[in-house]
Amino acid sequence: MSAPFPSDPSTDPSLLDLLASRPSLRMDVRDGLLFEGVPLHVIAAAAGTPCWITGAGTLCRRAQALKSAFEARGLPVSYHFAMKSQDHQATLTILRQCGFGVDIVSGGEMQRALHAGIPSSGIVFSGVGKSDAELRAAIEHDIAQVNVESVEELYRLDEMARACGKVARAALRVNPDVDAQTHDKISTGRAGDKFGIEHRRAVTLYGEATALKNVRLVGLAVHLGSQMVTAEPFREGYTRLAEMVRELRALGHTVESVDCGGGLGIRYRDEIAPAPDMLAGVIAETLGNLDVRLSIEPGRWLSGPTGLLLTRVIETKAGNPDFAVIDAAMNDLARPALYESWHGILPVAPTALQADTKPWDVVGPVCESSDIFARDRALPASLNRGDLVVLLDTGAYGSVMSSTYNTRPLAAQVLVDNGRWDIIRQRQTVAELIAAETVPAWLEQDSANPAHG
Ligand SMILES: Cc1ncc(COP(=O)(O)O)c(C=O)c1O
Ligand SMILES: N[C@@H](CCCC[NH3+])C(=O)O
Repeated sequence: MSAPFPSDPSTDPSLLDLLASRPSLRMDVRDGLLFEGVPLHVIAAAAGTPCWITGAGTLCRRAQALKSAFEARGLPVSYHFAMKSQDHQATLTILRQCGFGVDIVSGGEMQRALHAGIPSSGIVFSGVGKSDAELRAAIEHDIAQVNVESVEELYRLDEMARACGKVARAALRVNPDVDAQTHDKISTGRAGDKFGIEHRRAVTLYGEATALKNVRLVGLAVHLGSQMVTAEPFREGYTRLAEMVRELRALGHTVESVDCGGGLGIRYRDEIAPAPDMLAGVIAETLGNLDVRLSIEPGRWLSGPTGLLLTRVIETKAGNPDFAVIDAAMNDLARPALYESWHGILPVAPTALQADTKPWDVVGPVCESSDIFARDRALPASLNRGDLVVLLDTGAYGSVMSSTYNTRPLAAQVLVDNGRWDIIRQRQTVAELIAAETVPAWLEQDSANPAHG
């Protein structure tokens, strides 16, 4: 995954290189940093900070580029966006318009997807713990496929489908025991990871499942991990699946489809990020001639580079190190605290990129030492209270992982598109947080109050 900090800051990309490698960003001599043609200072003035910004044009272009890579190889693939990475209605609407379905992991995501007009035939349900209510909803909505992650879940799905008088389509999610060569916390396909069914067991289970009356097994699914930047683990995982398809067919079973999961990584810092063509190539090479319906579930590759987190410096604190305390925190963007992930940071002011730099520790206001976004990051020496800075590549696993820790309401969200923009989620208020809570009346009554013995 992206290099953790403390990384060697002398190998960080320069501010100019960061800007040059993000085509949706432009520095204007008068307006400062623009995203898809919209000055960020204008958004900050209207929406406040911290604020998530999604680039609609960027998202569309990436969706098209992904599809083109597969079309160029003549590979018919269905696309299911992993909406856990970014689940706003506007994002889902854009991707629906681009011909994408979704990969979901909860009943909540199913509701969101249906609300955004994604047809149930475009919904695939993954996840290691699906509740009865969630499975029932999936069956009742007749979604495309449930990716079953255990023997127990398969039998429960059959029972629940029988109770609903339906036949559920399902695939077995295989754990192929492949190391995705990514961060430990986002690797999902190794033996011992909680995900999927051990591949030998999956072969026998596939046979047993033919006896089930209310589940129709359509094929296999796999997801190896996230932020994968090399081809080898994909090749290893898909080769294993191809072997399984051949073995199952040799045993007389029908295998109609293979769901290849997500995982394609992006460049945060200096990773050599693979193009979708790499993924299309590996899938073509390993699974392309099996005559199966193929699908993929990309999340981060689509949504990551389409998002920014706009934030303002609350305070600079001189010392050793010098701290820039910004108004975004780990409750907004949890990735650095969770995975020590590296995100580019750019100043927004018009002349900021020409200014002399010095090392800053960029931190949030939350009361945890892990609330830190960067150590020794070269940013303008003149950085000051009130200045805007923007954290890059925060579109995936950014806003969706926010919490309200320290009673910090969820930040506003904005959509930009080729010069136009709108607020697409109002900033949450403290009043809304408090309004969702109740204090039992008995707590105020002296006799029943535990504090009064
Ligand atoms: C089952 C499944 N599919 C797809 C994804 C999307 O992964 P990524 O965002 O790395 O493409 C995930 C998350 O890692 C997942 O768990
Ligand atoms: N939350 C992780 C990705 C998890 C992928 C989910 N299967 C990240 O921010 O990198």
